[in-house]
Amino acid sequence: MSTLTIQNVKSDYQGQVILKGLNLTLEQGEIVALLGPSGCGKTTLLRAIAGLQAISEGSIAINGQSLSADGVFVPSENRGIGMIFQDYALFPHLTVSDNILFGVKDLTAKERSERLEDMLQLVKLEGLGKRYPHELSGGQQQRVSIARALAYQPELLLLDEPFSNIDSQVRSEMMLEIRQILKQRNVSAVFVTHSKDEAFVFADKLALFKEGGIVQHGLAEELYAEPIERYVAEFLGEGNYLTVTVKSPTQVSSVLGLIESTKTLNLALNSQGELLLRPQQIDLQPASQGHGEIVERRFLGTICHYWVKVGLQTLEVRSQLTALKLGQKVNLSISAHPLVIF
Ligand SMILES: Nc1ncnc2c1ncn2[C@@H]1O[C@H](COP(=O)(O)OP(=O)(O)OP(=O)(O)O)[C@@H](O)[C@H]1O
Repeated sequence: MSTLTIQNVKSDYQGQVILKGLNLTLEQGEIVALLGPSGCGKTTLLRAIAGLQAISEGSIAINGQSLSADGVFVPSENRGIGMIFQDYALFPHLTVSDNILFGVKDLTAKERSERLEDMLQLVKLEGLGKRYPHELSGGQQQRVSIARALAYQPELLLLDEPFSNIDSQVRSEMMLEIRQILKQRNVSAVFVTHSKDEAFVFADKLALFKEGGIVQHGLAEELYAEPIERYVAEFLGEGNYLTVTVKSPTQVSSVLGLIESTKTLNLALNSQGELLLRPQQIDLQPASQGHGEIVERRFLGTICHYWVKVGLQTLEVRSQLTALKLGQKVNLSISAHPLVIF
């Protein structure tokens, strides 16, 4: 059964439509990233799931139980949802232990103490229960907020930009650590971020937002390799757009010659389009009579970025050949793959 089902959710602030009819399903134990630029409605959806923001249409349900729908509104505290914020929102006057147990009700003293030990162990803060938040590092404070959210065993965890205050050097380690904790407990989570790199590391699936709607939802690999529109392609990474003409259902012509598609193209013969080529999908070989010329380069250690002029276009290429110089003539080739043409 799906943990979270969002159907046709609309929401507005003072007459301004913010969410324009969103659909999203989250399976038990799955982590989904709501990804998109600032102001596109990610936090508004998170708040609507939490019951902190009204919806004007549609429905939100957890395990089949309706939380927000026509005539239904379950208050935030009864939704079985844990939340983790950017600023951790710990109570400064409470110890780590009291922070963690804050939302835990209806347990005996023995059960409370077991729950606390379990949580401290889970987030690797054993022995620090008596400290106050200001006596902890940022990463430790974030782990307390995770323990607090998980201590009352929520059905669903919501995380709003939880890593943006963490030092970039420890951020990805921390993300992997928290991801592991959620996976260990099979907790479903919705994670808001504007960073594709964070989404790639932390989430199982991505839901890419654009102006109050979800443009594409799926595995990161699917969105990266088979974006349904240019906005998705560009949000997820660098790309070149090569003008091509469709020559057959599996072949296009271009300034680089014929390029084969391993997937049938649903485009009219002789129609033109822009072929998406990620920099690593272009193979580069030095050739004295080559059709391209290196006009810019950036050495990055194990690889080099080259900008290669071919005809009227300049393409960005990533190569393990790191010693090629400006002005070098090269040949570019593309191996057969499922072509994405806009
Ligand atoms: N309390 C509010 N009153 C009026 N408008 C609001 C309010 N909160 C958000 N908005 C508007 O709703 C839109 C979506 O905001 P939201 O915070 O959901 O975006 P976001 O994608 O989470 O952005 P960010 O990444 O910057 O947090 C924005 O245009 C914002 O100005």
